[in-house]
Amino acid sequence: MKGVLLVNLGSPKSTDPKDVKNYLGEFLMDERVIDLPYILRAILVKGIILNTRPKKSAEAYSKIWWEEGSPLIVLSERLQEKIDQFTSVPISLAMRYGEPSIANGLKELHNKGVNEVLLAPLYPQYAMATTETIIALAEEIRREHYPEMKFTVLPPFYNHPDYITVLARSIAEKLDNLDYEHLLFSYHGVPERHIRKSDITKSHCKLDGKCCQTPSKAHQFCYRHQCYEVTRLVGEKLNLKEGTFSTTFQSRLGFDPWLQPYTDRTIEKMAIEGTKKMAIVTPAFVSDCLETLEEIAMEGEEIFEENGGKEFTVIPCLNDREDWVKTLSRWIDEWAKQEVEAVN
Ligand SMILES: C=CC1=C(C)c2cc3[nH]c(cc4nc(cc5[nH]c(cc1n2)c(C)c5CCC(=O)O)C(CCC(=O)O)=C4C)c(C)c3C=C
Ligand SMILES: [Fe+2]
Ligand SMILES: [Fe+2]
Repeated sequence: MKGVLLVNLGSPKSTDPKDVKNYLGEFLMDERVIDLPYILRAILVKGIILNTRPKKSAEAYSKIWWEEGSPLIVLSERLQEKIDQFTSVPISLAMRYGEPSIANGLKELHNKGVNEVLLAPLYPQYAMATTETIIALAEEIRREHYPEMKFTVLPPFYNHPDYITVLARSIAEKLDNLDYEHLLFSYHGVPERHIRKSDITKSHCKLDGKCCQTPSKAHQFCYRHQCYEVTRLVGEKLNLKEGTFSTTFQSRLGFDPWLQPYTDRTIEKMAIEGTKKMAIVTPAFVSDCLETLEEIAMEGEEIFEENGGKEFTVIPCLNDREDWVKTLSRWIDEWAKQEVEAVN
């Protein structure tokens, strides 16, 4: 029997700094997130980051937390419940870090008699720190506990016409009656090193502004290329005029170079240079979360207004909007009707 495991990133249990510390500990000790040798990672994470960051992060989480819990988890649960109404196969939800865990999600499906799982990372673009780490952990659990289980992985859907249609529609709904000057596509950043590590050709990604526009096998795993493609495809779909939209990367951590241009510096620069009305969309996330509700909608707006900007419009993530629920449900049903194509 077939079943689906939707997987998102995860959140702390609560906004208590202790819970935030536990969550950040699990997240940042992942070798695909902070990709240093174990000893160096432990010194950096346990010796430095976990002594300072949890308090600051807990304050940020407190600003966006809902009565029902973490927005990312609540929105993912709503998505799961709605998809469940449209599809015929069992649907479980898991988080890569924290609860509900991938181990529990697979157990839940196994207990329902599922032996063919569509593993669906809820990320439009491939990244070592997102898609890859979900597959690695799920595979580890499968090998240990359910060796008879078959996995199929939902590929990154950054350029799927159905996804682009829904994303473009969600943007148009906000912008159609809005007099804005610039639309910023802000994606979660990753260290530049992650892009080079994921380059299967070992020579394509030069991060020089041209490689991501030059066709290459490397793009199957290139987060940067896939982000720029989302911007390009949505721009085409909405007929956006050149110069009225651009791509940036947010949420950097530490001192290594991350993907540029940085969102915060771009917002500041554009406001200083005279942009008064800016809209911003965050297509690395399908669910609103700390990075959209606090970093963009609160901090981003503050930077914009402090530097002369007047109107800052944040476009919500796809969350549980109906056309997105129906799109995911259709992809699931199409897979459920196919003969199994196992990845293991
Ligand atoms: C080295 C650190 C990090 C990498 C690499 C990274 C990649 C990455 N993350 C997301 C999505 C999300 N990240 C979120 C929060 C978050 N991310 C990092 C660090 C890295 N992320 C930290 C330390 C945090 C925690 C908050 C903080 O202290 O700032 C979230 C929000 C979670 C929530 O509970 O709301 C999401 C979602 C992607 C897509 C990505 C690579 C492409
Ligand atoms: Fe992150
Ligand atoms: Fe590239």
